[in-house]
Amino acid sequence: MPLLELNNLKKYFATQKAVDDISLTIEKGQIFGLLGPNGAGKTTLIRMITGIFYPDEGEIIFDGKKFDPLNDIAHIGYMPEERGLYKKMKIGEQALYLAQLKGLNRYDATKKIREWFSRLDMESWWNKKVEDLSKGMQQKMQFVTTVLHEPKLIILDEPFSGLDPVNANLIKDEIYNLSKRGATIIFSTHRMEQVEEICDHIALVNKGKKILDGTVQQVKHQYKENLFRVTFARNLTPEHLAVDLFKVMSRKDQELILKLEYASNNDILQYFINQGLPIESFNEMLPSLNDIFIRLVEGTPVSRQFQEVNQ
Ligand SMILES: Nc1ncnc2c1ncn2[C@@H]1O[C@H](COP(=O)(O)OP(=O)(O)OP(=O)(O)O)[C@@H](O)[C@H]1O
Repeated sequence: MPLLELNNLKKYFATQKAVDDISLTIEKGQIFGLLGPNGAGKTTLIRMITGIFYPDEGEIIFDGKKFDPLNDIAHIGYMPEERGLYKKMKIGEQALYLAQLKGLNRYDATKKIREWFSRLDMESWWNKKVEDLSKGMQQKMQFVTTVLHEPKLIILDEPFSGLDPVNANLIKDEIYNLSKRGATIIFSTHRMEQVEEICDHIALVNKGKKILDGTVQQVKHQYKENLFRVTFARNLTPEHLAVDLFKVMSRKDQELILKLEYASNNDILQYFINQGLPIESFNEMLPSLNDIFIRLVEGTPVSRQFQEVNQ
């Protein structure tokens, strides 16, 4: 069942169609990647989902009902890209204050903050001021204050920026845990490798429009270009490649990158076997999300990194 449905949302500024008729469905418990280049409209979309902006047109359905920002906001945790902590306030005090703003009583808030601080190795920070924390430490603090009240919907904008690999892993594990416990997570980032790793489902937005929507595997298969990596137990010679069955995109000692056009995988395997070439591996190369992103945004082919070589 969806937690969030966006139907034909539009938000226009004077000169800019920031969000131009976007519809999306986000299922409960999903980790959903909202992707797009700078200026695509992601923040504007998120601001409508968090009740900061009213849409000009369209509707938002939250947990089965028409979105009611005043009441539903208690069930949403939003970590914006620009961090918003009070610099002079002590960490513990600030976490308590923010948790109470989200509706927790002081006792529950204290208990939950202590649990989170202990899990994320932040226990000794209670009496430090925000301004005394590093960028990455502030990021962890911001994450805790976003998820503390156990929101149904968690929206994280570039959650790993400024985190070292150990802390990034710590936060990644917590994102998985939150999703396993039923929270729905929208994750906005430009870092495609993180999206491939974490997200179940993605949508790509460009110039205010949705241009892609699906699971990571669906999207990769949709944009595959029939590229295969074949490795052999001995070196190839040009004679082995003088055939119309495939295009050679790259060749290196015992490794070939091929593009199949009309032939099937079996035809290719059969051909190499007939040539007496012992095959060590034969794998399809699916495009990375980064390649797909660049292709859709720039209009360049996914396989641009391989130049066809003369056989
Ligand atoms: N308050 C505003 N007034 C006028 N134009 C705006 C306003 N907010 C955003 N825009 C414009 O709307 C478009 C989408 O902006 P938005 O901030 O939603 O993009 P984004 O996808 O979040 O980009 P980034 O990845 O750089 O954060 C941009 O062209 C931006 O200039």
